[in-house]
Amino acid sequence: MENKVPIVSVVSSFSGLTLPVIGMGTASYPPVDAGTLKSAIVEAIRAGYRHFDTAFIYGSEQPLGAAIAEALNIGLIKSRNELFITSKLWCTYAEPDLVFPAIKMSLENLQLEYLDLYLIHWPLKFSKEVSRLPVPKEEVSVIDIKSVWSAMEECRLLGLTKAIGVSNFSSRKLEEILSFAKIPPAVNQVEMNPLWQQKELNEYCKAKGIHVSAHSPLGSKGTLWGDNRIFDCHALKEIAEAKGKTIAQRWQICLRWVYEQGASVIAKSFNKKRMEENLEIFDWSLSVEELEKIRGLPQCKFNSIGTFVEPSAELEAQL
Ligand SMILES: NC(=O)C1=CN([C@@H]2O[C@H](COP(=O)(O)OP(=O)(O)OC[C@H]3O[C@@H](n4cnc5c(N)ncnc54)[C@H](OP(=O)(O)O)[C@@H]3O)[C@@H](O)[C@H]2O)C=CC1
Ligand SMILES: O=C[C@H](O)[C@@H](O)[C@@H](O)[C@H](O)C(=O)O
Repeated sequence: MENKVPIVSVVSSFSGLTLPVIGMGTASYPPVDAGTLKSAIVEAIRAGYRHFDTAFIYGSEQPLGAAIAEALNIGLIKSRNELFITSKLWCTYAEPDLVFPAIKMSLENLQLEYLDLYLIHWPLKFSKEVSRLPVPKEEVSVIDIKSVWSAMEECRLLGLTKAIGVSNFSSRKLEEILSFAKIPPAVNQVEMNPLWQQKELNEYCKAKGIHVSAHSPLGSKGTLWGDNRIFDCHALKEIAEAKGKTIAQRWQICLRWVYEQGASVIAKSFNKKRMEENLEIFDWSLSVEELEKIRGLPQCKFNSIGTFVEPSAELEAQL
């Protein structure tokens, strides 16, 4: 099966990491059942996706593992090595002693020997299992990044993952890691799209050789943490129309824009037609004028921690 998605090298990773620039997200809202999720992933592999993004908290590790097993069984792929699998350490396990059991649990869910990338999901620690959402602020603190990062490094050295990184980290938090890391983070997965461009964070990461991976590139339409702002954005509609794309295909403008910034993209669609459409971004480009127009769009963050953690100015100030 032909791989339609170009591969990028992550510049300064110790491991010489390479990854397919488009990954399929597996977090869905409202959540879908395991059978639907598994079928959507098999369909995505058939369509040419080779990079899958999961996390312990999504509950999608098991269906992803089952889909990989099926793809091998029916010959869509010959070996697990053809895939790039990312998972994430959830905030309840953000303690040095819990990192090893957490990655082992993820590997068991996925029925895999190793991950390609293991990320710290948020720079947060929850003191217990989440009893309700938003998580009460007394149960949330800032992660002790030095000890947790060292446990992440250990996972990498043990071969449980080929690379380690973070998600939703600010440049301030990255700076902290870089001050003591023996293995620097290969990737920072953050929210990024034309309406939340993350210009400064991208510049910082580029300078430090940390690859940026964009989650919610389509503004997470229809989810608890997203909204319709991308869908309703007039400028994106105009650019899509001028390029002869249907209004519905304006999503491709977002994906292409992220790709042209040098980041990789984690987009989610469990719909066959849309998952195929989302791969059709490599035989055209945005013009200088279109890039300029996008650069000028008003900025607005969508997926702030406020969607699942009680507001706390004290906490936010430390992130
Ligand atoms: N690290 C982190 O903290 C986070 C990571 N993520 C990861 O990133 C992934 C993607 O982000 P997510 O927030 O899901 O949002 P996206 O921005 O990828 O948007 C997903 C939504 O857009 C719809 N959609 C996808 N393609 C199209 C299209 N071509 N036309 C119209 N609608 C479309 C999907 O519906 P449909 O399926 O019906 O097509 C879905 O409702 C997640 O699944 C997860 O893996 C997400 C949030 C936070
Ligand atoms: O319960 C918390 C939420 O799922 C929160 O974790 C998500 O917004 C997440 O960051 C994601 O990766 O999708």
